[in-house]
Amino acid sequence: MQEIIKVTSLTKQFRNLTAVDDLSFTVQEGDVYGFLGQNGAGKSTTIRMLLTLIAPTKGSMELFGYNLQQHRIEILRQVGAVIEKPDMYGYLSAYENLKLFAKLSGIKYSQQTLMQQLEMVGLAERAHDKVKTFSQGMKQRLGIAVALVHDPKLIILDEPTNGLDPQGIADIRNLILHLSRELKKTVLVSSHLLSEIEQVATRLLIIDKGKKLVEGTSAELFDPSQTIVELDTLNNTACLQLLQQSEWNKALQQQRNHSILLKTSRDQLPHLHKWLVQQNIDVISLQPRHTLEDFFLQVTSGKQYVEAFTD
Ligand SMILES: Nc1ncnc2c1ncn2[C@@H]1O[C@H](COP(=O)(O)OP(=O)(O)OP(=O)(O)O)[C@@H](O)[C@H]1O
Repeated sequence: MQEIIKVTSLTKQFRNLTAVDDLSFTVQEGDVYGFLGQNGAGKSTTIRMLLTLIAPTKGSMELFGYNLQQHRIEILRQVGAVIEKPDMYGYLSAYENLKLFAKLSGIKYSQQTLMQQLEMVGLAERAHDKVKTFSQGMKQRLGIAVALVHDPKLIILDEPTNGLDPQGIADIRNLILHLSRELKKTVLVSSHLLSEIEQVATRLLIIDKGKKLVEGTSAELFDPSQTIVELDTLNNTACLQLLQQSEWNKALQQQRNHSILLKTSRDQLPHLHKWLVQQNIDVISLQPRHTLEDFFLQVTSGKQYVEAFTD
């Protein structure tokens, strides 16, 4: 299986704000990779770096096995993206918009292929209507058709369900499934709502304040037998190092100095506690934090934000 995206220690600093902070993740071929985080978490900034719209402060990005900065043009030919609200010409029809973008990207196209693209996004019947008469969901789907016009291997969608009604959200979800299952595309899709992408995502990455919180398949992350445990000690840096060198390394989720998150089953907690004592670690607290789903909702709602996770 090819690694389609490999991001290593990616960091973006805007003046004194670190929007993306030492972020590393890998997207495999065929993944529908759900990129989750509340508003302002750093999703768009990461996506903009992946599309070379802004330069990283630090870190590296490889797409299809090639360094993005060194092979920018060849790589971006294989990428289709919809970021923010897709820019369309309202006074042109869906078909005319698609044709214009096909011309601009210099690919060969025919009326039939363009109509097929519109059919795929459910707009064939409205192909000759002006885009200004379209709903937000229809514009979003047309944006996806435009992003697909050069037949890219990787599709990046930044918050494609933002502002859509439930039907619009379901349409985008079905379209993502079609892209993945039928067309075998790799998809990276961002959202601030777990419910909107957990059903389609093969893997999920949750970020907060630019940092990775957790990553895994839905089944792994939302396994009800697993609990997120928050550990605070007198010296978290030293504790983290010991954990990394121990059998607990695989349970480690978040690596920050001010608190440590582990994912484990409840019945392992006494063992963890014993182990910490054996290592002479001064534990301040060791607290189970419900399921990851609760945790994610807390983090993404921003309302009941868990204090210990803030800087
Ligand atoms: N050009 C910029 N200059 C300064 N700060 C920026 C810039 N772009 C983004 N930011 C800041 O970086 C942080 C991350 O923003 P980003 O847009 O990446 O978040 P997001 O997860 O995509 O959220 P949203 O869904 O609201 O767009 C925010 O605090 C934002 O204000």
